[in-house]
Amino acid sequence: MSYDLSLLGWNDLRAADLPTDTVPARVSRVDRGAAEVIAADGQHHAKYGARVRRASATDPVALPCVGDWAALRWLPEGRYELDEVLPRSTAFVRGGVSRDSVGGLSGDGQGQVLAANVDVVFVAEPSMHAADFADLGRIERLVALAWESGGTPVVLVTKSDLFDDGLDDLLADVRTAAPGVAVHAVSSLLGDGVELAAGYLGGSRTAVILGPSGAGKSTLVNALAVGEVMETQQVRAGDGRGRHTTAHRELILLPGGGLVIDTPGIRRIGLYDIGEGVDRVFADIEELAQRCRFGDCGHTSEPECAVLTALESGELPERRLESWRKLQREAAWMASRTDARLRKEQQNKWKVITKEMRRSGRNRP
Ligand SMILES: Nc1nc2c(ncn2[C@@H]2O[C@H](COP(=O)(O)OP(=O)(O)OP(=O)(O)O)[C@@H](O)[C@H]2O)c(=O)[nH]1
Ligand SMILES: [Zn+2]
Repeated sequence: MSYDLSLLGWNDLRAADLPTDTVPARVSRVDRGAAEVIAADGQHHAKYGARVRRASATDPVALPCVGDWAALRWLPEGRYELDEVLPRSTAFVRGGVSRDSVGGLSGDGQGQVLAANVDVVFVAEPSMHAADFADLGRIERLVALAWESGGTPVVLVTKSDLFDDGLDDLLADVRTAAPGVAVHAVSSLLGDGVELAAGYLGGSRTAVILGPSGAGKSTLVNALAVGEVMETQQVRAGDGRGRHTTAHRELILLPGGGLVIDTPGIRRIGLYDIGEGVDRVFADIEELAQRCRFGDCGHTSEPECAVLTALESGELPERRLESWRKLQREAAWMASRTDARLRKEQQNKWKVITKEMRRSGRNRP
């Protein structure tokens, strides 16, 4: 069984990072100490080599994750070892890690990468959720998370068939909540918008679908997979068509091209790590704030506050200002938590050093 890796997203840019005497493979599942990978010559269960083990001992961000491109080294005993994680173009990171860790392998020793090399982040928000309309605040949060990962967000208002009238108004509201982001209505039930969504995966791009439980994520993946139960799709070299073999449910290869990563970690993501993505989602407010009279304007009662002026004129919806405040508080809280943790680690390091100095002092003749 051989695979055409270009259908999994392999390209010249990535090839430039490949160490000599190794072959590339994409991680489709991770276990403790080993990963399921797809290489040109087939699927393998590759144990982590010394380099990966050493790096991940001090920093879990260095651990392979679903979507990673890895370098495999052939061992004399006749098996591959996962020798190195190639630089990530994008990453969903849980825990306090800076954006630097996307390319390299450095974090604060606490982070965990949930998925890597994701090009498109579908934010699925149901047009109706139980008795509620689409939750704009949730869209803002997930779009911030998407920007933070380095991927490109695309908002899908799912279950659009539940709406008779007013869908256009709803879409207009969603567009205000996600400026600069493509917004589409999708009904997996009727097939509306599914091809549009598939269009984002052209050129073997990789997507994740974020959204609340019941948003229709699984149904959409099935629709993208043209109705098949997507447990076992794989791409065969040559004709590029799907074929059923071993399950790779966490890295789903779509028969029409492109991949979807669906892991429990990605499904549960949402309440953390929004960081700088917030500024981007609220670019309109950030821009207004530039025009406030005071540089440190809190936009509450200050004179000549451009934000309050826009609020009064109706240019800026009050809900959006509140959402901005809420997510900013959250991002600040996350940042302070990370700082506290870094401080603590720093202190621990010093404790160890001081202890050792004392000990060596005692041992001195
Ligand atoms: N009317 C309508 N119902 C849909 C549509 N897509 C999904 N559903 C229904 O919505 C329910 C939830 O769909 P799922 O695809 O399981 O949702 P999910 O986002 O994967 O949910 P979790 O697995 O809990 O995260 C199911 O009963 C689907 O049949 C749609 O386009 N229109
Ligand atoms: Zn102001």
